[in-house]
Amino acid sequence: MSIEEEQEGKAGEVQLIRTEGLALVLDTPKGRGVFAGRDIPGGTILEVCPVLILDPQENEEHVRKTDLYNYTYNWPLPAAEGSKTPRKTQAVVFGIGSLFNHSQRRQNVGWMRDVSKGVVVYRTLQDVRKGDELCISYGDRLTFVDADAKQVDSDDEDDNAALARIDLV
Ligand SMILES: C[S@@+](CC[C@H](N)C(=O)[O-])C[C@H]1O[C@@H](n2cnc3c(N)ncnc32)[C@H](O)[C@@H]1O
Repeated sequence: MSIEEEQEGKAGEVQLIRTEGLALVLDTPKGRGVFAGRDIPGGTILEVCPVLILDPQENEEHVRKTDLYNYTYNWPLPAAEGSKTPRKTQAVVFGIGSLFNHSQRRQNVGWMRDVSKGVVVYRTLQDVRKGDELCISYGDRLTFVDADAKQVDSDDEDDNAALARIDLV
């Protein structure tokens, strides 16, 4: 049985998967972070995480004012009765889904919402080596200073990148 079939499960059920060999490192420059404790092939499901979908008003009035907001994901809601405009709220993701840090250039984990089942599925985008941090992308509107940014400036800029920047001026 393939992992997709396994994940389907019976009607009214979601199979919860967590791959082995993940570690939570407590003191990275980004706070805690999820690391690979073994080599993990690309395409591996790391975890299927159930979510708690927040009431939009509760989210705006309460959660947005707390640190929990830094852990929530955008979540689509169906249009209200009599309207065609889809709505949005935030969802709390249980499990390691809430602990992946952001990396724009070293993103090695992709995530997919399954709205009908109320889960997010995390999968490696490429082969990952033991000791690598597992990172997703939060997009480009960050609410914190990206700890990778300094490192990118100093060690990742090659001649081509420098030339590209000069062209843009
Ligand atoms: C979903 S939490 C990730 C887990 C978090 N590191 C922890 O210890 O609970 C998101 C928070 O992690 C931190 N973070 C994630 N990616 C980061 C990055 N690239 N640079 C700096 N801080 C980051 C920020 O404080 C952000 O608000």
